[in-house]
Amino acid sequence: MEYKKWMILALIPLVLSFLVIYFDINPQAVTTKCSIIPYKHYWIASKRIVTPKGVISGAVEVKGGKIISVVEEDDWRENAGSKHIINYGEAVIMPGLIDVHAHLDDPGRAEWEGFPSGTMAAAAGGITMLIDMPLNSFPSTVSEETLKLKTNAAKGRIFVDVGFWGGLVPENAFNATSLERLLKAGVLGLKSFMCPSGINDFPMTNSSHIKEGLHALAKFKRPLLVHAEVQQELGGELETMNGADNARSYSTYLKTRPSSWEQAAVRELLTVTKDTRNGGPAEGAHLHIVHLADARSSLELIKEAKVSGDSVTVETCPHYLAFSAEEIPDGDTRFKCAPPIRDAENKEKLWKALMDGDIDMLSSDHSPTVPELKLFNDGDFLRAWGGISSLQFVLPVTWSYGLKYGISLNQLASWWSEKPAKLAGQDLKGAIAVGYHADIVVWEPEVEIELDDNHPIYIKHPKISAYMGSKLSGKVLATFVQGNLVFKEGKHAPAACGATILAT
Ligand SMILES: NC(=O)NC(NC(N)=O)C(=O)[O-]
Ligand SMILES: [Zn+2]
Ligand SMILES: [Zn+2]
Repeated sequence: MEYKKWMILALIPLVLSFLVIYFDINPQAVTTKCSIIPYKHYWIASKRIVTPKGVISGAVEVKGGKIISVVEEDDWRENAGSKHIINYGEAVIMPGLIDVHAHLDDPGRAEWEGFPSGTMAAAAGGITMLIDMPLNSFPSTVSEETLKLKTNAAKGRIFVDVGFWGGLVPENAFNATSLERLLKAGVLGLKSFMCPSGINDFPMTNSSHIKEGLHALAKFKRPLLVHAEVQQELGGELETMNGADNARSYSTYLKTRPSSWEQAAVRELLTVTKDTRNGGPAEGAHLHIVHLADARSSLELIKEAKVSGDSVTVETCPHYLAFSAEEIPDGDTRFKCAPPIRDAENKEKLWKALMDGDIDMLSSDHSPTVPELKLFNDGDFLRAWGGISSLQFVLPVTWSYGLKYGISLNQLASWWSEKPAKLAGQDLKGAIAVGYHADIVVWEPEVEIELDDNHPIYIKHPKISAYMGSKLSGKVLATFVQGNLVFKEGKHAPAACGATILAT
């Protein structure tokens, strides 16, 4: 007995020293649930690393969640001692995508998507940060209190970093104190609609509300995002619209939201964006037009405003670049969104504008719902919920449809990471560069994926996505968020350790 006691006592220092050595070598071991790999300090290597200076062959050194060096092949070989190295060979290492426009519908309508499934889909698609829209969740994010409900709902349930836009609505637009409280609480900017949003507690704004919003934002140097469609009288377009069958035809829906709606909205917006010019009364504020579909007059107006010095940017979405109105099958409401997908020639013009830099960036506008609200049985384009589900697929979609136009990896990184980071005020995100967050996607552009029932899909309702059934180029191998490997070949990290990103 006595002997056993001594044995145990003698073992204590041994066990202690083992623990010390273990945690010293591997200080992150206590939190490995956040990451599929247990290292805090490691290298990832490949022959194609997309940096702001071009694509290089070499390695990225990650420590404590940040990128601490980026080295080219020759220097790298000498450096590669006994460190933890993940060599991805020919696969592309690129900054993680930042989706500035996603509706995750949590809290309140989590049955439509929710933070866990939405951010798992994001991670699987190479998105390392997304910014959640203030509407479709309930209540809408229009005050300090409702933002708190969002951050609480996100806690411990997000696999990538998530920021929040606040809503600019008539109720808070003329209430400077309320807007300031919302901005001080950390929303990265505001969002408003110039037409009915389809959500009761998110009413539309007019240009006087928008002017007030811009003035409130100027002090904080944050942007206002606007859904730019203003309802116009429909004339001759609707003459053909009688008989129940017509609602199943996409062209009917297209006629109900012509490009003149976008044009009218942009024209009105540009009367207030003058204030954002250098020396103007809202200098510091910025206006961002979301999901532009009209590549004709609306785009021309935006280009003119930029030339005049207005602080304005514009995004479009993969569905406007992938699909055209002519090819949307009757009754297939998976394709319904607002503004609508326009004609094939317009799509060509959108690509040209993107390639020329007139469209600044891309976003998903992932706006899902429950399948019942897509009314698949009736196929009624006029009554079905409008919104495209795409969150997990935007990288391969952009790449696959862009190949024909000769897009480059650096352009992808600019449209999906660098420009979105700038819009959202994220100085440490959006590039593979020293000092930046280690937010990284590793993917194989040449590998085909087939979005069939065997493909692991994480959005809550895959069947409402217009991309299901398609074959795309580009397979995501791994996604790192602030140094944590959160997704690797069909598997997520055990714990959801994404950060809520609040403006300070
Ligand atoms: N309430 C919505 O989510 N609307 C969205 N709907 C679309 N795009 O069809 C949007 O962003 O406008
Ligand atoms: Zn919108
Ligand atoms: Zn949207």
